[in-house]
Amino acid sequence: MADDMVIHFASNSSNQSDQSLPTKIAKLEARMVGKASSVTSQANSWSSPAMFENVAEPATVSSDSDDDDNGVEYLIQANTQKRRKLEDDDSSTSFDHVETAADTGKKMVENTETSKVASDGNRRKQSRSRGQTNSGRGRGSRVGDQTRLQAVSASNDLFENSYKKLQDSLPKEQLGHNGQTASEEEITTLRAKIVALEEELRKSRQEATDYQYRCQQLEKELKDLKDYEQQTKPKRTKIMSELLISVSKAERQEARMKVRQESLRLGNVGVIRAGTIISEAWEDGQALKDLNAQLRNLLETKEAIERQRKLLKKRQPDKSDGGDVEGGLQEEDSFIQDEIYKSRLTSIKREEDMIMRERDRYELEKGRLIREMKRIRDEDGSRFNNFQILNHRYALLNLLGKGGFSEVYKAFDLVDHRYVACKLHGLNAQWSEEKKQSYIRHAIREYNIHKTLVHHHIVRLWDIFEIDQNTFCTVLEYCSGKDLDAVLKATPVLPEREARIIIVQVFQGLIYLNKKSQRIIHYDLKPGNVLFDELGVAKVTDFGLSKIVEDDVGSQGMELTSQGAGTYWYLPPECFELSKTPLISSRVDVWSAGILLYQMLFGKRPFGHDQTQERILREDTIIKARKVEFPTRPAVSNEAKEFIRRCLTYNQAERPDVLTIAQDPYLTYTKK
Ligand SMILES: Nc1ncnc2c1ncn2[C@@H]1O[C@H](COP(=O)(O)OP(=O)(O)OP(=O)(O)O)[C@@H](O)[C@H]1O
Repeated sequence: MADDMVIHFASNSSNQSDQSLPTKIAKLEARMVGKASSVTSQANSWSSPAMFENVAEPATVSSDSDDDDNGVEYLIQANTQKRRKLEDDDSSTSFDHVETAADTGKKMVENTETSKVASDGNRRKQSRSRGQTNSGRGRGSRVGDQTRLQAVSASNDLFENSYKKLQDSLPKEQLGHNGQTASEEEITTLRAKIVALEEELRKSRQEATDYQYRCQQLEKELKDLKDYEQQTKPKRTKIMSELLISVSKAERQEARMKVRQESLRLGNVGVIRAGTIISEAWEDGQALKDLNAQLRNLLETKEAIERQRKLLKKRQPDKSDGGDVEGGLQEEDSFIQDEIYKSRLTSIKREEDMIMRERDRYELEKGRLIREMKRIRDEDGSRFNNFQILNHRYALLNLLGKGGFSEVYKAFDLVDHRYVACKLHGLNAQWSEEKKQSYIRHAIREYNIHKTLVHHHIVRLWDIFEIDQNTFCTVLEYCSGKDLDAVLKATPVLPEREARIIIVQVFQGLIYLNKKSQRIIHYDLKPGNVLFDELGVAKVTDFGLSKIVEDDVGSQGMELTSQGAGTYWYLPPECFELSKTPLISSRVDVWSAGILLYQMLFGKRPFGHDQTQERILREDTIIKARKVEFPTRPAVSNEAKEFIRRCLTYNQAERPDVLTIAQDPYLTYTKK
């Protein structure tokens, strides 16, 4: 009710600003008189229902309807003089004051409402999140509550003042008895409202105090938790490291035991002395000896059967010797005997094939065993094998492998709580200062390129730090699966479907490298640089030889300054250009990816597969690699062959670049 009143007041003052003050006053008077007369006439016409309705209608100061205007027109004229008088008096000041007060009141009420809604909203939100946040709710809500309380009390004061002034400003004689009663009723209602608001204010204050108390409690709780966390952190880290170490130690033991067991079956490295020279040589294990013995037996049996067949042929009866029936019987016996021999030879061939397959498997297992033996030996010889914590956060666990100039350890990041791969780059103490500096420059360059790369199919580089003067460490995303090189050593030929999805992922990484504002050529794509995570997602790594393509590079490509580096089976012909400095582009990576796919599908590289790096260079193997040939087995789709042909286009100007070949249906899985 009070809200309505104030809004009416305000709307009177604003909506009718074009009406003159005397008119307003006249209307007000007319209403008052009208009410008085209606009450008076009511006494005479109790039977008139219309009259009854009029009386029952609530009297509002703001009732400005047209009907009202028409009904009281004569009163306006009758009161002209009084109006003038009022105009002269400073009662107009009173009204102005009322209007201003009402206006302010309206704003205050609107503010109050807004702040109430906001505060209610806040309260709801805060009560929802009270369990989670503690500092946020306290302050924001307290301020809201206070604003609300101030607004409510200010508006209450204003109502009272406005009505008091309105009452005082109207001459007593002008207020008819009924008008006075109505105003008093309104004041009573307003007072009741004020009481209600005051009660609300009291409750809000209580609530604010409660919130404040709760907030303080939560802040204290949070502080205690933080203190506790700080106190227990070293202990937790220690326990975590100890657990990781004991698991890693168990893994080391298991790995060594497995190697010992497999050595009995597959072979071992023995020491050979020749005079003063001591060298190592592989000694085959029992499994191979057994397979070889089986093969020898089969061979002996085969030879014996062949001998018998020859004898049988010699014993064939001479048909001219007569005795047709007897001769015929002998002939049939010989034929049957020969069939038996032939059948046995066929089964021997089958057994031989089986043993040969076993031998192939043996060779793969032997390769794996030799790699594992090497890893264990490298781990035993490493100066980082005693579970150090590097840079106060990386707990080194077991050695993953050793590269040309680095050792890669599986490690646990004690800050971010995840496994990582720590690549420890060791500068050889024997190197000249110049060579060390060049190596460091190279590594920093690699780091600066790699650290900017964030893509699902590119191994993340998290961190780099120095360990000592000759050693630094790069921290990489840990890929728990094998690398593609290890996969192909275990299974040289992959089903096309598998090979295709691997190459698609490699190209996803390459496309990313070529869509960056600073394009990058990887330059060293090979099976060892494609890693798999635990879900089998392929990721490109090792940006040691990569090149940033400068903006001003022409369509021909950029100059290759590091000629000679890289793995030659995977590099395109332009990298072997000797007459001038080669110009290269992302087409280098397209060629390398083509070789990768070929190798996955056919189990060998298309050019110089059995050759050493040195021989490839000496015999210009890649410079001569004008056309790719495909073996008849295993069967591979024409789409795959066509895609490989495009990748291995000899002339680099005709070879598609990464973004062009990315549209190939073989990579997009769309039908032509
Ligand atoms: N991020 C990684 N996650 C898991 N294993 C990794 C990671 N990076 C490298 N490795 C493994 O560590 C071993 C050594 O890697 P590294 O890159 O040093 O050797 P490389 O590529 O054989 O040598 P080079 O870098 O001299 O060519 C490899 O077996 C590789 O699979």
